[in-house]
Amino acid sequence: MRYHEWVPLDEIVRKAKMPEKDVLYRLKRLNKFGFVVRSVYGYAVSMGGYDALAVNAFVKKGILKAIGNKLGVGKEGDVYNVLLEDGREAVLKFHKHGRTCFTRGKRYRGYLADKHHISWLYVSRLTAQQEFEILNELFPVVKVPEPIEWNRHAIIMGKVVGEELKRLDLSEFMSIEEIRDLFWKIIEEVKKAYKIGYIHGDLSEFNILLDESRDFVIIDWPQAIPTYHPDAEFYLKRDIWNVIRYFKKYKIDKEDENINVDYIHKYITGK
Ligand SMILES: Nc1ncnc2c1ncn2[C@@H]1O[C@H](COP(=O)(O)OP(=O)(O)OP(=O)(O)O)[C@@H](O)[C@H]1O
Ligand SMILES: [Mg+2]
Ligand SMILES: [Mg+2]
Repeated sequence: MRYHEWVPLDEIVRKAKMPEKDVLYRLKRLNKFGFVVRSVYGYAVSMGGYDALAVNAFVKKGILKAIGNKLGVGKEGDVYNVLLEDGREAVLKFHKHGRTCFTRGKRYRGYLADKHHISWLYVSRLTAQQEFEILNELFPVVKVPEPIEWNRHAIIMGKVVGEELKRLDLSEFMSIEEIRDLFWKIIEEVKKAYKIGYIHGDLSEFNILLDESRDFVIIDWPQAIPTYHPDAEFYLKRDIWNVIRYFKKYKIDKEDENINVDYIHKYITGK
């Protein structure tokens, strides 16, 4: 299935080793639940079907117990609160890259649609794997969610109880000195990640969660760039600038001339 979009019925019958009428009955039901889609070329797994396969794998492995409410819909994925078999709360993130291409693909048919579908399944799986592996390398040295499990386009990771910086007005509960201290603590984490070999690549007030004790976690790592990338300097400077830009509104740079992109870039890379 991984390399096809539309799988012809006879191929499904052959693989399933079942009479055609039983296969058709099952496909009809899967189609009714929205797990497979049909066209003149055959059948294909839908996004919901792929979600169900990943959830099923987590359950079979004895990891996932229950799925709760949706935490957020990002540009590229859906995130749910979940309960694990061991009693812990966690989050389940489905990677959905190329979601727009897929819907477009459904309108066109044939070859183009095929290409889009393959790229959606493939890219989403690849980015989930990537995020999982990066978290594994960073955790627990850097403040990132604990990676727990990966399957297909989904990962289960530790739940962060906190709010995106974007949604907070820090000045309501922190002094300028405390806010400046938080800024430098974030930079320390960026430096630790750099030392391990990664630049976040999408760092901003949307991807930093602050909890009630004013500790924070940096989330959303699938696009992280290895430090040996030819454009590493560009990405790192952009990340630094995004953090500075958010903190500038609290005027923390007024009494700290080191809060500028070039100084911090040098501080992080030693170059
Ligand atoms: N480990 C976590 N614990 C708690 N909440 C989380 C966690 N991971 C993600 N979230 C919530 O879900 C939202 C989306 O997650 P994330 O940023 O990883 O996904 P994304 O789809 O890549 O988003 P974006 O469109 O910002 O790139 C986050 O902004 C956050 O509110
Ligand atoms: Mg995000
Ligand atoms: Mg993201």
